[in-house]
Amino acid sequence: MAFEFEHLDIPGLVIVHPQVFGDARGCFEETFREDVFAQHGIKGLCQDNESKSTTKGVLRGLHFQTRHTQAKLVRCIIGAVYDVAVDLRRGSPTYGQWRGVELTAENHTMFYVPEGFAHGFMVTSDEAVFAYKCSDYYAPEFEGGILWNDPDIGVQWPLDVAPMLSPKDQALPRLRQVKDELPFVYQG
Ligand SMILES: Cc1cn([C@H]2C[C@H](O)[C@@H](COP(=O)(O)OP(=O)(O)O[C@H]3O[C@@H](C)C(=O)[C@@H](O)[C@H]3O)O2)c(=O)[nH]c1=O
Repeated sequence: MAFEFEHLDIPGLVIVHPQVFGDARGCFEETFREDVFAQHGIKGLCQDNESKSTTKGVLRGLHFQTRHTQAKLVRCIIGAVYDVAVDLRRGSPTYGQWRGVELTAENHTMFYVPEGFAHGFMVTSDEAVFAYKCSDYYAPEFEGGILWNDPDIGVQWPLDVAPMLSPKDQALPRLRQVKDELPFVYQG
């Protein structure tokens, strides 16, 4: 099997380890197969994104869309990031909890974050290129987010430095300010 799927204790979160074939030239891996991923509930991915961060400590997040909600299959193809998902699904046994995973070009690890989560990452290398697939299209009018260091969530970010955030991300609200407006519901 070309992929190993590791289902986390927060229902819906999956770490994916692709099989990497090394040889004298370098390496090869399959990064996505509709047939295999669908067997693990990962389907309908329709948009590919890529971002480059040029400073250690860049922090993007914590993001979601309130309509055209997006599941994301994410990975880091150059450098290293610490990737975080926060469960925002009303009625979820793990509502408000977060999980983090190190994604690096070296470990080839991917992380699947379903709909109903806020998602973000912090760059832990001097630069990082981050690539991901989404299950719905970008809809800027429905962009939402939660402040990266909301104490009610308490994400343990890895770097002990002031992160570099966009002005938009610096101004995000805390979960307690928006929780009643969020549309996400745990499906069981
Ligand atoms: C996300 C996105 C942005 N853009 C544009 C809008 C803006 O001018 C520029 C940069 O957008 P942002 O500042 O929102 O980029 P960024 O902060 O990297 O946003 C991303 O963060 C990570 C954590 C996610 O989970 C993604 O879903 C996405 O929200 O790119 C698109 O055209 N399409 C897209 O899908």
